[in-house]
Amino acid sequence: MASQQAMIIVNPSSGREKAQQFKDDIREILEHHDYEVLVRETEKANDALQFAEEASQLKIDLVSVLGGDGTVNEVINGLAEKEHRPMLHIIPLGTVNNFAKALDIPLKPEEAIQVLNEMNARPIDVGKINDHYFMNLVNIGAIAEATYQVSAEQKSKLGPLAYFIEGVKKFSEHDIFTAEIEHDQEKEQYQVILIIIAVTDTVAGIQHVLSEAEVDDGYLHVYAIKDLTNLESVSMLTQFVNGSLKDQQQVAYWKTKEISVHTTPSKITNIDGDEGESTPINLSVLKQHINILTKNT
Ligand SMILES: Nc1ncnc2c1ncn2[C@@H]1O[C@H](COP(=O)(O)OP(=O)(O)OP(=O)(O)O)[C@@H](O)[C@H]1O
Repeated sequence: MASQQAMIIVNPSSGREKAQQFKDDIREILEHHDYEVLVRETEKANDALQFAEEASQLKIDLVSVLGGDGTVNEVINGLAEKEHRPMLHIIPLGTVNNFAKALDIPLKPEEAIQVLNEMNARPIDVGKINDHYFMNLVNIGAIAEATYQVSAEQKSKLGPLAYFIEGVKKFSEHDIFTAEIEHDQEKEQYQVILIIIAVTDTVAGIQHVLSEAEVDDGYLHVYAIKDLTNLESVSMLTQFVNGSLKDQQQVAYWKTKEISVHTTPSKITNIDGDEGESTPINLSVLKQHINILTKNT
């Protein structure tokens, strides 16, 4: 009898026909390592969340997730509040794959599958926003709104660049809002165009943008970006890519364990790349809460 149990959660729409082949390859490796393997295929939103809950209930040891950031986010939400949280193995099949980039998980699925042979687990922080969880970042304002304007066609043609282009357009609209930010017994008010609250250092698929954010440091990294002239926007985007966003004059930065954000007008947040709830929001972080398999370095 197999000594350990694994579940493969596959989103067939992320990897199209290849997802099936990758699923079979993973199954073979897991069985070779003496795992009993269950397979679950998603059909719609929230299926991955429910399969993750089932995996926790069945005390599964390892969950292999084949999908994009949306599928991984659902799995994290299914596990975050559970006492038994299986180890996660991620096969990035989305277009942006922010999370895989942040953790140096190989982007080629064939290589990501091989991570299973190394069994190198890393505990990572999980962010909490109101009653939901995130593994990358929450943003409010310019970038969030840009992501809703990127069509599926733009995304498949341009990948992460599609968000970048829409983001630049949005920045130049100067859509300022008032944000009341409360953290560590301080309350401040700012006029901003964008707020980013991050657990990892990767934004829109670009690694090391938030260079101070370590995925296991137990902190939320918060950036409030004030209004920018068009010229400042260009310079800001350069700093963004260079990883020195927090040092910019127009940026207020905090490293904190809890924060609340109230905006006027109320804004819809973007959570791990998808439309989330509206402000006001309360955020906190669960330190080193989930184990993820990564490459041996
Ligand atoms: N069988 C399916 N057919 C179509 N859509 C599905 C299916 N199963 C799940 N989904 C949808 O796919 C979404 C997640 O897609 P995915 O994991 O590719 O994330 P993503 O955020 O779109 O990734 P990326 O932005 O990196 O491409 C789920 O939220 C769900 O709504």
